[in-house]
Amino acid sequence: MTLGMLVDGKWVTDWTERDEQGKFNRMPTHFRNWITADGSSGFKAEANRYHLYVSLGCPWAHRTAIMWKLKGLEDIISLSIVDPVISEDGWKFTQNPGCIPDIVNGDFYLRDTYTRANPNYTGRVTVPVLWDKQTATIVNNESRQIIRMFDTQFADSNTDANFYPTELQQEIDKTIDAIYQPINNGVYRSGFANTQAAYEEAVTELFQALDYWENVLAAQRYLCGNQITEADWCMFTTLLRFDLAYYGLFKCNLRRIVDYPNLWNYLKDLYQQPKVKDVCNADHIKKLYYQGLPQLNPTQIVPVGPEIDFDASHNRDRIFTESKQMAQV
Ligand SMILES: N[C@@H](CCC(=O)N[C@@H](CS)C(=O)NCC(=O)O)C(=O)O
Repeated sequence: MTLGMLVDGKWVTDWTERDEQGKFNRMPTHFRNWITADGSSGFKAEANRYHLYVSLGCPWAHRTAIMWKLKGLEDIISLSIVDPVISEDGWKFTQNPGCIPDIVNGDFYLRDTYTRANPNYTGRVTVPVLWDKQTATIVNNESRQIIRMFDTQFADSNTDANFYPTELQQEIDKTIDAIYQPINNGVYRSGFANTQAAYEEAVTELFQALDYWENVLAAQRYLCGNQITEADWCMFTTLLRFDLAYYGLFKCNLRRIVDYPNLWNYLKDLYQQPKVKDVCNADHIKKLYYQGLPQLNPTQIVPVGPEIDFDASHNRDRIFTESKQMAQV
């Protein structure tokens, strides 16, 4: 099976994102409208207007589901969760455990949502998708922008959590940029490489970057200092999948996350933040990768392991609370 895409509104399967050297080049997403608090963009941040489509297996969509939870948007923005296994016809809606059908448009395939927004749409049919019920169109389908909108534009949500504080904004943007190519996309560049050289290049960059952040996390609790920011949620969804899927299926196997003391404790620290595990689903993650990519796993058998206890205690609060107290003495 090959993944499909829409070309001029028609579904095709004979396409590739590999270049002539066998490197994976991710296609850019297309919908880039912005929701704003004052409505000046034409998309005002208001209750019951927007709908979020996610896969809980997908690291990009997972970021948006986490931000939706953490910003208290459950009663403001409605949600659909696609079937974890992508089909010949792309993402579909089912009643399987942990899934929520398309309660807005009643579609069976996510590609229908894209052609509702643009009947001549050309591009991949990806999650996440942020849908506007009022104008019946896709607002945005780029995870990094969706989390920013959720974080900064929905001021009347019932939480004062802020993951993009003014004094750290430059640092946060720089960090999200820095981890994207070697880590977030790096696991895909390793797993989807078509040549030995392309794979080795990606995997080397990936582990150099993980080693780098392992050192950073020895001196501070989170990527941009001692408070959780958007950059941490961008890192989190890749780390959560690492030992479950990327280590085996994508051959990212120089080290596991559990072998890195700081990254492993950092991962548990984020996982154990209130409400986060409500939208973490290891079953959807494993099914997405092991059943949805038969070119990498022809039998589609989902491994039973590894056994990982994301709820095990971590040392991050102790280390960094103690060091803060020492600094104050
Ligand atoms: N740049 C996008 C990437 C989204 C993306 O690639 N999602 C994958 C799932 S992990 C997808 O929907 N793939 C389906 C396909 O390519 O057909 C973002 O960050 O939102």
